[in-house]
Amino acid sequence: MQYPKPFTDRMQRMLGEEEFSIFLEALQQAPPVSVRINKAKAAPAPGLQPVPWTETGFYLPERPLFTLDPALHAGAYYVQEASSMFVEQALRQAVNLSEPLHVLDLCGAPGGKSTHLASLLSPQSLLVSNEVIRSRASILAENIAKWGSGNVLVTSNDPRDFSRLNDFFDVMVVDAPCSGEGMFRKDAHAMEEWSEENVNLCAQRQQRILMDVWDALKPGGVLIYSTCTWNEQENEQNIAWLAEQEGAESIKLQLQPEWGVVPAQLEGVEGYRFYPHRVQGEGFFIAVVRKAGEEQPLHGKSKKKKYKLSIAGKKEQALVGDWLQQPGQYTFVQHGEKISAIPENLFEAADEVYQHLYVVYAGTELAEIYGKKLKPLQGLALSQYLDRSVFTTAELDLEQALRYLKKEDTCLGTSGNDWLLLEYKGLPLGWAKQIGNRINNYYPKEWRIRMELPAELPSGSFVIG
Ligand SMILES: C[S@@+](CC[C@H](N)C(=O)[O-])C[C@H]1O[C@@H](n2cnc3c(N)ncnc32)[C@H](O)[C@@H]1O
Repeated sequence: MQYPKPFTDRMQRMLGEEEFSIFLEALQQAPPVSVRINKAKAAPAPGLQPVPWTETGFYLPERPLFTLDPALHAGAYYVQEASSMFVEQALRQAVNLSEPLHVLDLCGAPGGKSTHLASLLSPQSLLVSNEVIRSRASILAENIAKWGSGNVLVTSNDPRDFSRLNDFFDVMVVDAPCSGEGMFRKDAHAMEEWSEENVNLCAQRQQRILMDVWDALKPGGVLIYSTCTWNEQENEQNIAWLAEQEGAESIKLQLQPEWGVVPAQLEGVEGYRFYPHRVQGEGFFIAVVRKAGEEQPLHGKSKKKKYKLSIAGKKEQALVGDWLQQPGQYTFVQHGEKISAIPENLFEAADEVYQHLYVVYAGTELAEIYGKKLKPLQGLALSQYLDRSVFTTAELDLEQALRYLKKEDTCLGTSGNDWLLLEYKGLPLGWAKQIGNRINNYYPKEWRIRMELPAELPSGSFVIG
């Protein structure tokens, strides 16, 4: 593999002659495959090797055809590169996760960090998961819905729009768009795109992004910055610049020597690098800073009278009222024909977000009103808090599950006139409507599996137990 010379020259300088050759060798190896389990839905298959810095990450011995595992579509796990799971250490070490927090994941799509954050935060916390590119925000919303946490708002805004939410967030994750050197072995395109000029442009864009969102972080709040590149400009130089501009204080993380994570210091700022010859993962950089000033308690109830969110009508509320476990903990809101559940204690904060940002997905989407009836929505099927006892369920075998996920109409040998919650290994996949002995498939069209099924299907899930 021919790497750009300025890149190899710099890596040689950063690593030294001997380590550089081991690094180059590691770049030729196949990347490890790892997943993060959604413990609210499933347990890992026995015997999987854990990713050492997270409680829910595991390596797989080989890369399966993930598309053919219905458990993935059910949100039972997320396929994620292992180094980036280190965000868990940053959060656990720098933030009190048992408190109710307002958290922003600014560069959220496709949702690796956001689904991870959703698993780590308490249900009393609000996660705003943002993605500026609209088409990517839809993919983010899909992955958030599949994860099923219910305390997430997906927004699609430019970083500068967040200045409207002054001092709102306790924690921000900025997983910035970068030159992607750490992805060279996974993605040949990253290398083709690479140039010194692009590194400079990325570094400037990252500074702009950091400045744009900084005012939305509360005094005393924590910002976690990460990239998947190794150069200093996009990493510690940017964080040193932020510390100098804003008086942010660098937070040092405790590392286990066996992790193989390499600390990086610059002008009193601490960062952490991940190299493929030292960790089982791709290239990554992470740093954590705290904004100067006293931590403020969460905003109490505001005196605001005019809400942007509309409460669903009594009739509609009565219909959806028993679909989630502990329905008393939610406020049911209506947006057009759609009814969603927002955790009651997050209503004020969610409304604040609605006042200022473009919200793509909120809480748990429960139902759509059509005429005098309600159609259950995909968000409900995939919710971690769905009360399954309220619905008629049908267990599918692997082929039936995959055909359902391809959005084919099927016949299950059942009859009736009811909504059916279709499951695979007890994991809800989505809705179908039974009309006599016919089944209409209500799986979202945009989410469907597009590949042709092979003649021989794999034997079950290789990831979950
Ligand atoms: C490294 S990726 C994020 C990966 C994501 N955090 C995850 O873990 O799945 C960076 C994201 O930033 C978005 N992005 C691109 N330009 C941006 C900008 N100017 N401001 C904010 N985000 C941007 C990209 O669309 C991309 O989704």
